[in-house]
Amino acid sequence: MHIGLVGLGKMGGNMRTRLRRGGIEVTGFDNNPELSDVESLEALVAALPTPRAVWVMVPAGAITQSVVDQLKGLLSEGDVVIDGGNSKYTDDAAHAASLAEVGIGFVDCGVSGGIWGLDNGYGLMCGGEAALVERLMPVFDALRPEGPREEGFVHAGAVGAGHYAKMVHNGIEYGLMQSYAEGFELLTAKDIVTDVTGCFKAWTRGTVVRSWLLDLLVRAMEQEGANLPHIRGYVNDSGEGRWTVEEAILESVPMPAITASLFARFASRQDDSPAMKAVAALRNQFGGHAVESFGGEASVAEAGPSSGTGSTSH
Ligand SMILES: O=C(O)[C@H](O)[C@@H](O)[C@H](O)[C@H](O)COP(=O)(O)O
Repeated sequence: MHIGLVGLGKMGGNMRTRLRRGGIEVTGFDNNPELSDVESLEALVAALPTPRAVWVMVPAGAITQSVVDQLKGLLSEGDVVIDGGNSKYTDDAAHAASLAEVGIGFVDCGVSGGIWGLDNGYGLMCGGEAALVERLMPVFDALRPEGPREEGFVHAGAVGAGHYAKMVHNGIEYGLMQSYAEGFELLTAKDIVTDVTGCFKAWTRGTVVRSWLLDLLVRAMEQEGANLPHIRGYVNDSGEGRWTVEEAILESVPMPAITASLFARFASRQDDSPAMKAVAALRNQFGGHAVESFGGEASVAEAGPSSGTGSTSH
């Protein structure tokens, strides 16, 4: 089988390598000529046998939209486009409908595995028509981990189901990471615990909380030092966690752990919390409790109402 691959960054570049290792012929296009096999999207399409299959592996949102729009003008009836990026599942129906106007099929595929996927294989979650998914199976088989197909691949349902599954996967990822992180902070805070890395490492075999994320946390602590001294506690997010929480609200599904883990990331980006300023100010107002001012000094507000209750803490 021969496919086109658009986007040869951290994910797409490694996927090209893994596909080739798995016996799939790949023509890749990237805006960076040093990575690209061909000089344009037109040349990529011209290099492919019909019916063509083009895997799009570019950032979600406007860039994916632009590539899908260009492919709509370049491909023909019977061809198929696969979106393997971290797209929002609601984009999929729009892409499928637009491509269907000219007879082009569409499959969405959530891809997990990060930079390790090259050697470990990628976890794949796809959505779309069964006949298209079946046609692409050699590609999925080359990308997924070795072993039983159902342990690294799912045809989750209709168009959008693949990215929906990937969204939930990433919501779980947020919650798991946050949970390990809070345990890390508590162990680090307690002076009777002198080997925090050792605790985490001891959990990697046999325990209830063993996992690949735990292995990676131990790896980070061994590389960076037990307290991760060179890493700032500032965490971005690229959308999947927000979409999971939005869906939880839409479907009235309680998701306290995942929601809290998303909000913890927002908090990580604040040097000083406006909300906590308000809490400190209120404690000070009603109870005369000291507030910290910039510079670190504690101060107590003027006593309150003339009735004289201001000096009493409640
Ligand atoms: O399953 C995976 O391989 C990861 O989830 C991958 O998709 C990526 O690292 C996340 O998109 C990061 O997401 P955040 O930026 O939202 O943490």
